[in-house]
Amino acid sequence: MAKINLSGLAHSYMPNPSSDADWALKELNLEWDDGGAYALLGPSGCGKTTLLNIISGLLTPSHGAVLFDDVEVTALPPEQRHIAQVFQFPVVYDTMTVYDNLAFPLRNRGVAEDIVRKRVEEVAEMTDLSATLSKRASGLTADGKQKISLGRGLVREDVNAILFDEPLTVIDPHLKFQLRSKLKELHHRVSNTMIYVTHDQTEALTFADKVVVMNVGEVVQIGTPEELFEVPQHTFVGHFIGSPGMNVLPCTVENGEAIFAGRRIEAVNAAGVSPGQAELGVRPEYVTFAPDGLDARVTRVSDAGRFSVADIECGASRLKMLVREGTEIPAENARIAFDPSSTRLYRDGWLCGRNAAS
Ligand SMILES: Nc1ncnc2c1ncn2[C@@H]1O[C@H](COP(=O)(O)OP(=O)(O)OP(=O)(O)O)[C@@H](O)[C@H]1O
Repeated sequence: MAKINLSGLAHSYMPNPSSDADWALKELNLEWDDGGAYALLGPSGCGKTTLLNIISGLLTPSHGAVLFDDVEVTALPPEQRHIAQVFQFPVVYDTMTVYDNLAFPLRNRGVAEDIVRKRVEEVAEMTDLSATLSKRASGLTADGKQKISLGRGLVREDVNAILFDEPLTVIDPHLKFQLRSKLKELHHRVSNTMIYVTHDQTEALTFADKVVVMNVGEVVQIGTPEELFEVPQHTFVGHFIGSPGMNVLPCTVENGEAIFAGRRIEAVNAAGVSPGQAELGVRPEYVTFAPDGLDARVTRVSDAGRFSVADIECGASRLKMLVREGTEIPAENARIAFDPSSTRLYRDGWLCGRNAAS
């Protein structure tokens, strides 16, 4: 297990990068604690795999350094980094038994058979594979095979970190929940440093203590699931996390106050923001019907279980609000308000006066 530092890291696949767009990974500095559970979350092409490959040693970064427990490993090949990896598609030897598959990473390093047996049995118990140890791997279902991959990732006790690259992609939706919970439980039991790459917010938010949100080669926020939800540092995070995502409404700022749909709107971080165009960010959860609120019109209501999602027109903007079961939805002359402690100003995508907590 190790603390991982990424220092001034940047990567371009081009020999002579010139513009911002030429960088698959823009400069980043990160410190990951020993034993932490982290997720790299972002849409396709944002640079997650590039970053993972730099950590595992499959790729040498154009700039910067990778350190494990303060020792630089940037130039070391993967086999000298002591990293376990679990990929999208299970990597198992079909003709071997489940036992031999789990034992493989240990035997490969010349570990004595009595220790191999002890570790394989422990890991099989953790991954619910004990009953299948003597079976051939070829007879297992996709999720069974992915459990073998997980087990092989966990079986070595000398790894610096375990990297998961979209490990639930091939798993049936109804089994995903089980495996997700299993991974979280395993992290509590083995307390390895784990880094989990995904584009699925549910997977990231369930697994990780801290989530690194990436967009077009840039880390836009690192935070706990709650921080990402409550105080998005960028409108991208507000929109990407949550369902539906945060409303982003064009407004103007005058005298340190936000003006939207002709009215002054209270926002946590409005004081000190210079005059001009900006955006108000407010989650659908924090929009309510209020008698003295802004004039609005409900254009559509869709049922989302315990809540409904209402589409609203307000001034020249459209937004969404979550409506609790049993709340009366006005057919006309609706009025809405935003919770002032959860309404924030953004400019050029970034939160004004960054780190403005509520
Ligand atoms: N071998 C390569 N050569 C050139 N460009 C590459 C290479 N691999 C990735 N890229 C580019 O680098 C950027 C980041 O890609 P990367 O695969 O790291 O993103 P990702 O977030 O992992 O995406 P996905 O979720 O689709 O795997 C993309 O623009 C991609 O096209």
